[in-house]
Amino acid sequence: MTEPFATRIRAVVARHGALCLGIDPHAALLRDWGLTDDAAGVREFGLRSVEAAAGRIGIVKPQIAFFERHGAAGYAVLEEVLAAARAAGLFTIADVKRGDVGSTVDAYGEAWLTPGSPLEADAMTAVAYQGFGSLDGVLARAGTHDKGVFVLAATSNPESAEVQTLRAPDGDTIPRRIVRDATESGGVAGVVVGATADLASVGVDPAVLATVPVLAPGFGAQGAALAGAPATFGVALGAVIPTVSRAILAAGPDGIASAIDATAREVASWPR
Ligand SMILES: O=c1ccn([C@@H]2O[C@H](COP(=O)(O)O)[C@@H](O)[C@H]2O)c(=O)[nH]1
Repeated sequence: MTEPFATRIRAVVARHGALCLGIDPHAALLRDWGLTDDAAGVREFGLRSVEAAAGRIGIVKPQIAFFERHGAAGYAVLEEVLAAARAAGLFTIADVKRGDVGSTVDAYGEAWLTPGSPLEADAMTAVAYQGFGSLDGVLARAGTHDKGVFVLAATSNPESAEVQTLRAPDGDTIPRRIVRDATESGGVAGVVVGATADLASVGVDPAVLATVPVLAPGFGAQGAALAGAPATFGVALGAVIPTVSRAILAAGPDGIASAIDATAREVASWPR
């Protein structure tokens, strides 16, 4: 690797488009794909998803929970899926949402962001509930290896407003502070901002958001429309990496390639 994370991901987006395929082997999807709800089914699902993504888009995001459901066998499959994605030239984001005291988060970083680790990915998701500083070690590791960390800022779930719209005495919100801290990470941190979020009510300034990579879930199954992204993100749209799982995966093994193409076309039509 030769370039810092923010530069790398911008280059991937420039070359392959911004769409990220979420690889989420839900039990219901496995059934719809005619696969068994076990590690073998998840393996087939994951590898077919990688195969469909390769050459069509540049980024995939395996959701670790759906591999973890199957214990050690699920993790072995995840290693295989990550390796296959890397071999296919795809940029991989491990959606693990890790957070803890700094010394423990460092170990998460070792697992997900160290070159040669069995679970190596290009970026991981992390949670700053224990303070942005608790992520210092993982951010340093990411920087050393030109990898990245997407920190949850304004999440896509409806319950998020309970916490994410609270205001500190100075008027700041947690999402606003996390976005600011990410901008000060030297190009190593991106943020997660749901496409269902209202940037004004979570206190996020689109002009500041525009300066970091923004992973945006919430399209399709969670209700946000791709066509609504320009209004939601405003001047930050150029930094947005929309990640779509169920709305594409529901097309099944025979329809996934055309569903990726159709979704990627819609994203490419955004005025970025
Ligand atoms: O705020 C967040 C953070 C992460 N996610 C993850 O993204 C995908 C979304 O899946 P869809 O099927 O496209 O709804 C899933 O893996 C979530 O865990 C999120 O949705 N919201």
